[in-house]
Amino acid sequence: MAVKSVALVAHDNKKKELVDWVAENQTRFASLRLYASGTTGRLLKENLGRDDIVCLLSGPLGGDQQIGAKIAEGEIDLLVFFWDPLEPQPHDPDIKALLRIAALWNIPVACNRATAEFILTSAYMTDDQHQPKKPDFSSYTGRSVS
Ligand SMILES: O=C(CO)COP(=O)(O)O
Repeated sequence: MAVKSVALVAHDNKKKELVDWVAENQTRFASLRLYASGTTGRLLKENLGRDDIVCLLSGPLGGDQQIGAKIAEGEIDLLVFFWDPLEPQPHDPDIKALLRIAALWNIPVACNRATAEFILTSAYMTDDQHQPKKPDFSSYTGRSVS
């Protein structure tokens, strides 16, 4: 399964880095469906001249949770989330929840530019034969609860 949809998220001190990186790689992003948290998405639209980016709510207003829900529903194949390791965020529980859901559903996650570059240039990005292992939660969902 090639990567078809990507969620792009960055905290304020990392937004320029994310926007610059996406701009430098515009051709690789051209065929991808892009989702973004609200403010990140607005900046991406302004800088890339792409108006097809699906902008969700701003992260602290529920955007991180919206992206998490889309991951759980299988709508997002890759998460690029440049979170800020130097500044506390008011919505820290939402950030943790988003990273947890991405780990749970086994989607690739890039939290910095170096990792994002590795992923974006990976042959798996366009390989329809490559099937990332879908987690099997049947023993959890079918557990007996009295
Ligand atoms: O806070 C964020 C991620 O946790 C990002 O949200 P914005 O893109 O709306 O700034």
